[in-house]
Amino acid sequence: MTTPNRTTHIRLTSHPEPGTSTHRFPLRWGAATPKERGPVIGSVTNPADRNVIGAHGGAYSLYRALAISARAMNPLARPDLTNTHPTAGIGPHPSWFDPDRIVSLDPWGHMAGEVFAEEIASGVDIRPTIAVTKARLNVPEILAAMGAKRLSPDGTVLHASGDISVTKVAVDPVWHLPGIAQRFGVSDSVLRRTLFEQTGGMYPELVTRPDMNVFLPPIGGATVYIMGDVAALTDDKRRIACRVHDECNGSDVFGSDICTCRPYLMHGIEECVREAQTGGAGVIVYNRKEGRALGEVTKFLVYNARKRQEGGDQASTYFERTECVAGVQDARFQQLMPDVLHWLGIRRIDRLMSMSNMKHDALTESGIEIVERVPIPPELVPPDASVEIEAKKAAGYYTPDGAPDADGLAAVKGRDLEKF
Ligand SMILES: Nc1nc2c(ncn2[C@@H]2O[C@H](COP(=O)(O)OP(=O)(O)OP(=O)(O)O)[C@@H](O)[C@H]2O)c(=O)[nH]1
Ligand SMILES: [Zn+2]
Repeated sequence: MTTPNRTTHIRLTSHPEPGTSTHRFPLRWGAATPKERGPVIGSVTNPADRNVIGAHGGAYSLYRALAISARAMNPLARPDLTNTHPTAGIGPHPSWFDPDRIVSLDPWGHMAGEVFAEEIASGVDIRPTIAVTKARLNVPEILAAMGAKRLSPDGTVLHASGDISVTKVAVDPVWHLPGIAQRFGVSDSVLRRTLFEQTGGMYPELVTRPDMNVFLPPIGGATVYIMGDVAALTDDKRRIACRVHDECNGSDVFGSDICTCRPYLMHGIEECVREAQTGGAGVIVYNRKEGRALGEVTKFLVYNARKRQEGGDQASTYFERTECVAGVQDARFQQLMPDVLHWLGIRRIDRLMSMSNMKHDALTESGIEIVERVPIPPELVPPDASVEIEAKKAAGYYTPDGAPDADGLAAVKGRDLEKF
């Protein structure tokens, strides 16, 4: 039965249609063609067409609800996709047709307007989950690198003004639940039930619709910045530099000196530009996983706990303090992270700007070869961030110069709260 979403009747959840085994638009994850795979339909303008759990826009679906509540937006509004198509061709790549290779995004997400043009024209509300556009970046660290003659403009990748020409890609998460469960080594039913319970019962269809196995989670996605020729990403003869970075708003945007996030990110951009200038390409993947996916409130609580503990902020208790507050040291679980690189068709990274063993292992275990790991240059570690970097080295992060021993670790101290 279909209940229009504009009645006063509230439908708490849906159930599989009795007597029918096939949806009008069934999803066959990893199928050989987009038509066989089927469109991801998460819009609420026609509930009968929906073939996924959740709604488009991740957390922004809540702002859409506010806009509609405030009568600023027509709830039946549909996007006019004229001229919104990608500025660069990405795929299809073989990885798109392996149901286990990509499980956390829709590989056809940027092409939805084209590959499902007929369905859209016939009135089905299909929306892109990926957008590909172009930009110029201008950041002070790159201007400084030019001033120090580490980079020179070439007029294509890097301009005399310091502008960097990039292709940038916004990716909303689309989770194929059986594949996500497999990555985390749990059963599909346990995963669905835990997602249902831990979101306070936000998505009842996780438990009432076993026939629907794709979920649009209310979380942030990723942005990819590509320097150089996009075609280089799938050309084995051309080199790729890459930094996979997890959001740290305090450092990335505001320059807080308690961690290495912005300096490492900027070093990553510099290396990407260099690789693009010599015929390869550079890739920055920026994941919205603030505070190791524990959120900024948790992170700031942790900062206080670190600074106020007996003996002050110490590298030896760096991870412990996060676990005390959050119940876990790190909730990023990098096993979904490689998906976006597989979506781009990347098979080898020549220079990976990361010391994280978790990122490295997730990438190599997913089949991406890593030729060289590039640690953050020591001179880029900000004053209060030695606690973080030494704790990471002791915990198994990549460090060609060796990790500190217990005494060395205990000696690394951060700034006291009174000194800010
Ligand atoms: N919860 C918590 N998060 C932190 C703390 N310090 C930094 N972070 C977060 O840790 C994450 C660091 O991510 P990245 O910069 O990608 O670094 P990484 O994965 O540790 O390793 P690299 O790739 O070597 O830089 C960001 O999400 C930060 O917001 C802390 O004390 N507690
Ligand atoms: Zn940080």
